[in-house]
Amino acid sequence: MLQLDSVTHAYDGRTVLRDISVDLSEHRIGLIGANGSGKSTLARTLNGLVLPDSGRVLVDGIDTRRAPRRVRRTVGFVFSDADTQIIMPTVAEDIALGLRGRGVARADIDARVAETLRRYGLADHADHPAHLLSGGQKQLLALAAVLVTEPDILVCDEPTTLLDLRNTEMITRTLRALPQQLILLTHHLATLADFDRVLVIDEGRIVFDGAPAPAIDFYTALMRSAPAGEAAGSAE
Ligand SMILES: Nc1ncnc2c1ncn2[C@@H]1O[C@H](COP(=O)(O)OP(=O)(O)OP(=O)(O)O)[C@@H](O)[C@H]1O
Repeated sequence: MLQLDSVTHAYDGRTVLRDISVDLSEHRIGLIGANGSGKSTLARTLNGLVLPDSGRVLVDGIDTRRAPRRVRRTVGFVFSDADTQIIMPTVAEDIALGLRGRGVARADIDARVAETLRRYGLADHADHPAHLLSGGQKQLLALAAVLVTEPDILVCDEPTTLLDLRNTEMITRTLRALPQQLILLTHHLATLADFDRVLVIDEGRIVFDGAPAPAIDFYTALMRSAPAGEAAGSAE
């Protein structure tokens, strides 16, 4: 269970989250909104990557400020740019990394890595240099490296950005099959069709909170009513 209580956050004096209070308990929750609306910042508060300037975020009742390590073990975070998340030279080593320092026995690490490689279709690439994987395989690796640690909650920040349709569908299928709670930030609105709840973020506030279809309608209307950008204006 994730709870935001009057969360406000600013970067360099510019407020990007404005007094957000919301409880997130549904299995699959989507976060949508314009570029720069504050989605990533909100997502990052959920596992303590961003600590709010005021207000608090509770993960299973624990304030992200008070127990950052515990919070990070509970809430796994997958970044949109897999390259920033892939650290180790080989695929298997990268997946093993998350299990080290957690008191998992060496033999158990090997078994869990092997099972994870198999489950995410990466078994043939175990000893492959991670940086040579395709974009889609890198996204899968980034996801697998988080899932191997068995977080109770998974936050994915645009995990299909830059992927082709086939890889987008592969990642989407994988996410859909997960038993744990999923908070997904995406610009692929169709992915959210069967989600339990979708929040629309605009200028640091939740401006719609409900079922996917009305949320997507709201967001679409909001985007179309927004003032035209410079490029659109000059084309008139
Ligand atoms: N670390 C940072 N330092 C300064 N400003 C930041 C930082 N991270 C984000 N911002 C700014 O905060 C605002 C909200 O950014 P955020 O990444 O949360 O938006 P977003 O809704 O996820 O956008 P997008 O859809 O483009 O990923 C943006 O104006 C961004 O430039």
